[in-house]
Amino acid sequence: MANQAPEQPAHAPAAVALHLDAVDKFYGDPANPAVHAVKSFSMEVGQGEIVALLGSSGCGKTSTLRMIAGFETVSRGEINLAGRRIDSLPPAKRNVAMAFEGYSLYPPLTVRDNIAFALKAAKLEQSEVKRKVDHISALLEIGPILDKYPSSLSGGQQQRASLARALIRKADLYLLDEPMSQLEPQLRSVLRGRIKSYLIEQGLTSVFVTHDQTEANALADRIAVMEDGVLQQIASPAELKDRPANLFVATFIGEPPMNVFPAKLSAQDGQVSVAVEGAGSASGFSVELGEIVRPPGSALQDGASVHLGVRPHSVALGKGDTRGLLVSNQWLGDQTHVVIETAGQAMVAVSYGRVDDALGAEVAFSIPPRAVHLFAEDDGRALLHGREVVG
Ligand SMILES: Nc1ncnc2c1ncn2[C@@H]1O[C@H](COP(=O)(O)OP(=O)(O)OP(=O)(O)O)[C@@H](O)[C@H]1O
Repeated sequence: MANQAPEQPAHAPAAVALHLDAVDKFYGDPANPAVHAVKSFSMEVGQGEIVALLGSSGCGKTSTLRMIAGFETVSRGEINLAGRRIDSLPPAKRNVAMAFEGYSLYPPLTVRDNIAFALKAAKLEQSEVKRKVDHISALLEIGPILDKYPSSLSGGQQQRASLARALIRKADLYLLDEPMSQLEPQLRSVLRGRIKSYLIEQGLTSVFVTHDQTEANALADRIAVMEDGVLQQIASPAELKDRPANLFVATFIGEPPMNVFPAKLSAQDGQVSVAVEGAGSASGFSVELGEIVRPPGSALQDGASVHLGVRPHSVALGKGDTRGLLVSNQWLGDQTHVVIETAGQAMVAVSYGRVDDALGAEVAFSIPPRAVHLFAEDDGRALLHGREVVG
């Protein structure tokens, strides 16, 4: 699996607002650090862009956000915001608005006064403060709790009040750490849409941390996928799905996850095919990719060992002459997830109708060539997406 950030797709934001340049975070004794939490992380965020940091627990998302905020020192590298180097400035001097867990509301102030605090400090007219507070509290559905004190609020209400306090003020950057983690799913999905519209209308540059792919897809223009402290890929949700940079991103993004098989490439007379070997009594299968123009030096050589990836939604059920054994069949109310045993491995397929076959039945399936992803056997880097050769 690739353990270093692949080259990022050429994305040239109109104006760069935030720039992280080869940022590292070590925890523990600087001479002999126990944890290397963030590894040479580089990223540019455009003015008005919304970026999600997504990854599994412990991958370094929060450390990255906290270094941008100034709550953690930067061990190595540089952070620039709005044309200023900020990595050695105290948090209050960075002009960054934050909604962080643990960055709590001021207990002696009502929710209204908490939200209005920065506006009053900036000496805005009282009528303007009221108009803005009313607007943001309607958006986040906290109108009824404006006169309460933080100690009497539920976790979800506190979270929305913190979010309101961050979003209402003027800042060069908005940093949101799991901003909706405490909310009920229905409210979360309503607020997601409203927050996105607000960020776009106001042209606010923001970076938020989430575990939740749906949240990242719904809110972000681009998603930065992290694993083990390393930025694996930063790209739009569609790009991550269609052109994952490596096997980690391919299997991390998408639900259910991409199916992956060990396979061998065959390239004869310009015609390329990929074969998955059978195992035991289970026969294998192959996919004809047709003519693929391979640049000189491409890893897509005759006989090369690769990983073949196919998304469950792309497996064509009931079609073709490849067969497998149906071992699970679940109707989820709007789609069916089936598991087919083929080439000695379980493969998940999704169908938008019901699948009538009983468990144990032999079912036909095919993998359309345009749905094939190939990854290098050694480091998992992407080699081919559909007919598109990578690199
Ligand atoms: N103050 C600290 N001291 C020592 N190690 C730390 C500290 N904070 C974080 N770490 C370690 O750094 C790594 C990255 O942690 P971080 O909190 O940034 O990850 P994360 O992706 O945000 O995880 P989560 O989603 O669980 O919050 C982990 O191994 C964590 O244990």
